[in-house]
Amino acid sequence: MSLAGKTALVTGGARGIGLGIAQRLAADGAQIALVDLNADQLTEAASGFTGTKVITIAADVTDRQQVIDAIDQTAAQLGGFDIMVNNAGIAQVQPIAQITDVEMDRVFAVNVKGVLWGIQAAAARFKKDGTRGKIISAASIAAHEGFPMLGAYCSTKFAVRALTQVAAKEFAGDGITVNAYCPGVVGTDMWTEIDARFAKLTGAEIGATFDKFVGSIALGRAQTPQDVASLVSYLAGPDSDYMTGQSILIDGGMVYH
Ligand SMILES: NC(=O)C1=CN([C@@H]2O[C@H](COP(=O)(O)OP(=O)(O)OC[C@H]3O[C@@H](n4cnc5c(N)ncnc54)[C@H](O)[C@@H]3O)[C@@H](O)[C@H]2O)C=CC1
Ligand SMILES: CC(=O)C(C)=O
Repeated sequence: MSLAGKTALVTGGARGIGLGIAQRLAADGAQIALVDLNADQLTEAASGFTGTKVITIAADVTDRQQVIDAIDQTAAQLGGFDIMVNNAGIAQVQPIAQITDVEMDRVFAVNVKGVLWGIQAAAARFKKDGTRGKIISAASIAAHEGFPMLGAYCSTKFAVRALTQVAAKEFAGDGITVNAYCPGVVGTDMWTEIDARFAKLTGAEIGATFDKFVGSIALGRAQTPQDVASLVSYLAGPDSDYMTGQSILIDGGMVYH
């Protein structure tokens, strides 16, 4: 997929799935803005790119103004803005009975409000510039099915599906498409954290929860950021121009809808 002449902003781009997506879009020819909370990891991530222009922006997606500023900075420094990837997200592991007010607010602030601010700010900028832009957000298998101990997290990802459908309908007239990707079990730092939380809460061995989830994948292996990035590459390019409002499962065969 050629994305030559396009500029993509990827939140949570300093590591994991976000970095994998940024590397793939760069290989497709796009200029990249990596946005993340973690400034040190951003610098390290950016040093791995060659052959395309990459900028880094330290920002917190829970802060609406910081998201708007990150898009403005991207357009100013890279000379355009065409693709918004709302990838930043955090995990939360707790049985329903023990989810606290503070934890629910924390996970909604990043996974839902962070995506909403990204959709809002990107659509506003695309409309201002007359760009037929692409907005692509991170959902999950947890946006299609509830998993025990992941109640707060699953509810955020169901919310991303809802925002994706509504935004797709509201911005279709402006030529803007809005879609989401739904990975399964990707071996990133997030899953190390989820596995450790399950171990603490249930007494499972470290690694056992990850292995159990991977054991339910029809294709027989954990997912890589590159597996996810190939779908995002499609959603970012012209081949997906007739697709909008979709939250697409790419999980090696775990959840079937
Ligand atoms: N790892 C997995 O198996 C799956 C992950 N996902 C989703 O994919 C996305 C990426 O996940 P991973 O790469 O695994 O996570 P990760 O934890 O490895 O990386 C997330 C990145 O987001 C950044 N981030 C967190 N909060 C932020 C904030 N408020 N503002 C800016 N940046 C922030 C972190 O600093 C980190 O660099 C998340 O939305 C996650 O929910 C979906 C399905 C499966
Ligand atoms: C991390 C994630 O999205 C899961 C467990 O579905």
